[in-house]
Amino acid sequence: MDRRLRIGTRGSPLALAQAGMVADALRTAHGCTVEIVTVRTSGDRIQDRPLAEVGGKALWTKELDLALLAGETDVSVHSMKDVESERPPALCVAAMLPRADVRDRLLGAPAIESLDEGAKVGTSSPRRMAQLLRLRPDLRVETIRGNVGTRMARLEIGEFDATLLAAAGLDRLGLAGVGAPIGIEEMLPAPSQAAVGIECRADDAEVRALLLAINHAATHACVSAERAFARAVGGTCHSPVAALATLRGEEIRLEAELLSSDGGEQVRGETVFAADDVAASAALGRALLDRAPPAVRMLFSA
Ligand SMILES: NCc1[nH]cc(CCC(=O)O)c1CC(=O)O
Repeated sequence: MDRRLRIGTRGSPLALAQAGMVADALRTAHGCTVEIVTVRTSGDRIQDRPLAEVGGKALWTKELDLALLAGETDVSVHSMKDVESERPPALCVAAMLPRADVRDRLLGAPAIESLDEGAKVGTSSPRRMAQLLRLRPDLRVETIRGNVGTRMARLEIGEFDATLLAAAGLDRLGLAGVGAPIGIEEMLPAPSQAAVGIECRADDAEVRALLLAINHAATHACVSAERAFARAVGGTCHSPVAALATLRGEEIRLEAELLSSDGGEQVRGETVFAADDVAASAALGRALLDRAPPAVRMLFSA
């Protein structure tokens, strides 16, 4: 096939690795020519402040969306975790790659229990911060920004005693041996963690068909359930939320957790439903909000 596909991606090492995986999948499936187009997003540009403080939506996606809508690219590749749960209706996530290891890994100590009393842990994720403090209220959790490589360098020079990073990102960067995996009973991952999504224009039937051929349906179903849950609870980048869906046969099991910022309050629940039941994830979201203590509910906007 002599079709040429332009893949829009952020320029971080992880984003480029993931775009490369998508390029390989498209070449293998369709024999098409693939071109990688690097797009700088607001999230890449603003490095000196915690993103939760910058506010605004679509920090990692807006410039990629504009390039796609303008026809400068044919698809955008995203870490689905960084993609807001409400998307422009003119775009559609037509495919996802097979999900990688969904766990977080701890760098700097072999386990959360073995961190020294009062150890300084760097993370910029409200979920990781709340979950860590829930397990270890003595820890000093501080904001750290930057991509995976930057964070590892800052740990190396002793700015922090430990940090948490997604196993998926480390593995995709060739850092498979780095860090100790944290079980999902201890830290449930972020909605969409470890999933790479490929988005195109909703009215581009030709590209949609090409993407459908490389879609990993189980990943798409599970990540879509987690995103429906996240949409239902609302919230912002300040809201500590975790959700993990797994598919067994025709059924999805969705486990989810909402926390207060300091981890002092938490609500956790799960539901099992037929994979084609599109309303079940939102129902779990509403149920958790109903039972959430005020310090949790105030962080969500549904
Ligand atoms: N927020 C940044 C981000 N977005 C996606 C990943 C890793 C890969 C993934 O979870 O899909 C990371 C880094 C991290 O959380 O360690």
